[in-house]
Amino acid sequence: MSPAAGPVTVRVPAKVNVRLAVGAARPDGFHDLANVFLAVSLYDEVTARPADALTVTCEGPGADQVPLDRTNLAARAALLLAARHGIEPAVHLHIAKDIPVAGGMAGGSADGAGALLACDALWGLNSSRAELLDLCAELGSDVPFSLVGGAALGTGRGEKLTPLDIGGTFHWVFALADGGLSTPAVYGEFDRLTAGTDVPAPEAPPALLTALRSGDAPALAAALANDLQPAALSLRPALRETLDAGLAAGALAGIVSGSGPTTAFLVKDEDSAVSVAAALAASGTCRTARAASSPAPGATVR
Ligand SMILES: C[C@](O)(CO)[C@H](O)COP(=O)(O)OP(=O)(O)OC[C@H]1O[C@@H](n2ccc(N)nc2=O)[C@H](O)[C@@H]1O
Ligand SMILES: Nc1ncnc2c1ncn2[C@@H]1O[C@H](COP(=O)(O)OP(=O)(O)OP(=O)(O)O)[C@@H](O)[C@H]1O
Repeated sequence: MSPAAGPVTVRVPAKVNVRLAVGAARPDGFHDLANVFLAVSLYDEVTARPADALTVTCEGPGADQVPLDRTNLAARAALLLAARHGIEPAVHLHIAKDIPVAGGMAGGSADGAGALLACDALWGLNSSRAELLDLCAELGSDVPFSLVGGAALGTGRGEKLTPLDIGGTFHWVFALADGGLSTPAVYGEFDRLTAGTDVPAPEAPPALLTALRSGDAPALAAALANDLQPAALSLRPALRETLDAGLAAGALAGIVSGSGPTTAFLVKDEDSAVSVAAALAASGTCRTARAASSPAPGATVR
């Protein structure tokens, strides 16, 4: 593949964890997971265009909380790819943000995967899927899933993916909170809360995988679980009120999304998503609410 002539834009989905089973802390500080990811229809877009040097800009909700230096995951992706190929990271990256920042929906990871794919096309590198997945795993545990999308089981620290069959569309409402929660702080709180207990090996329950395969929303609702939820609630007790408000509004089930503080509500159909989102937005227990569906495709050049 030759280098792209003009800018390259890649669209990347957010994720929700329908089962996040967390094992004991490993010697490297990470936790082994059984992490069932679903990609949802909230998207960031990353545009890569030729420039004299690496620069990053960002627009959209929460853009003021996104670093524009080399700590930005999109910038780190461009640097990693350029270093791997011995070329200059001469690129301008623009992020159009719609995924909540520090919301437990893998927004930064989405931008990392998006920048990797966009730079690969801009620079005509033609990396294989396996090469891109390896680079994604170096960038962060959630980044490989942002590349592949759909539904997948993540093992190891979440980066080793097995695609999962999904038999229908699931409808969600996400209640967005003010401020973020730090992922390491939430895992640290998990360690504090489980200290002295026997943390079981993480597993994805067969009932959950069957519910996904058959597109059965009530069965999926019964199987939703997040081992980080007690830790997120301990750091942000007010999320309990948001969870209660979503259930009172008619959601099938509610859960903290990943490391939070976004809460995710599974609803029975699109109409229910509209009414639950309106009720949550009016409840005073969250900043705003967004309806979305899953599965969504992974990172895609537009
Ligand atoms: C909570 C989740 O979003 C669920 O999908 C992920 O597990 C977090 O993935 P991520 O944000 O890509 O995390 P990374 O950037 O890889 O790691 C950030 C920090 O989170 C903690 N971390 C992350 C993943 C994991 N399996 N165990 C951990 O303990 C570690 O403290 C690590 O230093
Ligand atoms: N491109 C990016 N977009 C958002 N945040 C970024 C980005 N690059 C680096 N960050 C930093 O990462 C932190 C976490 O942001 P992010 O939106 O990825 O959180 P998250 O969705 O909770 O992550 P995850 O669900 O993967 O744990 C932010 O507070 C910010 O400082």
